[in-house]
Amino acid sequence: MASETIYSGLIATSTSLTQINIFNGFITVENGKIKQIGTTSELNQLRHSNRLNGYNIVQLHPGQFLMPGLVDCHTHAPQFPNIGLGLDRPLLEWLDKYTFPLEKKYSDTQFAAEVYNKVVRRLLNNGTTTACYFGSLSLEGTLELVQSVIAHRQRALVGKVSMNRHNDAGYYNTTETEIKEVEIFVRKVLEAKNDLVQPAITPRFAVSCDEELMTYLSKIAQKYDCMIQSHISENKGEIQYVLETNPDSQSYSEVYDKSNILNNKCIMAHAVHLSSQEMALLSRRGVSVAHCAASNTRLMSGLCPLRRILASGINVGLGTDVSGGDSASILDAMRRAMDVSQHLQLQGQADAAISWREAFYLATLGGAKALSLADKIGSFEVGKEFDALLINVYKDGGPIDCHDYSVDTTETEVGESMLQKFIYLGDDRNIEKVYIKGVEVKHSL
Ligand SMILES: Nc1nc2[nH]cnc2c(=O)[nH]1
Ligand SMILES: [Zn+2]
Repeated sequence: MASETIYSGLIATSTSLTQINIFNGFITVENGKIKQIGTTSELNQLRHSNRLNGYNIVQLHPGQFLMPGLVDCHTHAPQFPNIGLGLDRPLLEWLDKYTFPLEKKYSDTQFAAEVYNKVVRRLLNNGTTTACYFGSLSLEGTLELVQSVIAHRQRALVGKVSMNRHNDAGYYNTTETEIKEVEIFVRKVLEAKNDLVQPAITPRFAVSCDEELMTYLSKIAQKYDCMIQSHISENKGEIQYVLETNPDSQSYSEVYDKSNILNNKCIMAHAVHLSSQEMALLSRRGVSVAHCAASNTRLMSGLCPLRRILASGINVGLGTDVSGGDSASILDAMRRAMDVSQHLQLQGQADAAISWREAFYLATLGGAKALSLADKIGSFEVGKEFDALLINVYKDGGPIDCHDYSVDTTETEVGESMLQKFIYLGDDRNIEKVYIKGVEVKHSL
């Protein structure tokens, strides 16, 4: 493949929560980075002046378009063998009964490698160019996840899960072991010197981690300038437990704040039951939220007030949260987010519903911002890295039929209709090619 490639055809990219730029034009990619973006007439001028010699040209057909890669801000790689199973209990029982026993298996590195290879390929197949992964408690097992991500050239944040509080499965470490292993993990990931992969500090949640451990972890995050990922206010039973075990704190958020983990490189999953004061605190600290609608529904955790979170100024991305969530696809996460928000509006919360435009933003640029990666990915802008999907809306054998009927008149309307159809109806069959930093990475499963 030539190092410089021109993609020409219909292009869709978010510019803000409510604005999408859809146009016929071109993107030039050199060494994985976007060098130039222009209109079709600008491309024709370049053609006529012979300035495209030596370029590899990818010409999209009618029915195809290019969009930024999808960002999964929260998923649990070791839980994939349980996807679609065991969704009959609330969070804390679900963790003890189904999740911890499975996650314990990942000290077996061969088992870990086999599962993780399938997980990474499944995500790439679904167009997830960037994933923020929880691994397991096992250092060696989670390093296998890093290896899989590197082997398949996915962009990722990976965290070795930290837990030091007792549970029935015996799935936790001492504080000392935990601090030692997290630092080894961070160093090993950084030593791999892979520019797509970074370590994330991962206190599981305040039910599994005490203040002392989380304070140490916040120092490691600061020392290596790492993202921190955790869970907050997902389920009412969880919140009650956290407040009982931390009687000096007035709220769940305050427990984390006392451990110094709330900052602008922190992403919290769920945030279903935050008070307005807690939202204001997270917003002040620059904390982002991974909205995991599928899992919030399946584990009966609650209806997350996404509009209120956005209105409080918090960056939001989407998470599949497998296996609390029952789908590995961010397309599914977009629909689930729209559904829950519409249900809240049906219940009387004015303006709660998010639009398909907003869902598209949350799945791309919003996710990139939430993971502190918006300088590199999330939208098509000169200087950003080319993480992209080539979508074929009316793919033969796919889920979307092409009808000889349309009310669209302008190019933009035609493009918006194609994007809407993909968002509401599309699946992995429509995702013909997946590029990460300019390299094609989708291969048949
Ligand atoms: N959904 C979900 N919530 C959690 N809270 C702490 N751990 C987990 C987990 O694995 N999944
Ligand atoms: Zn989770």
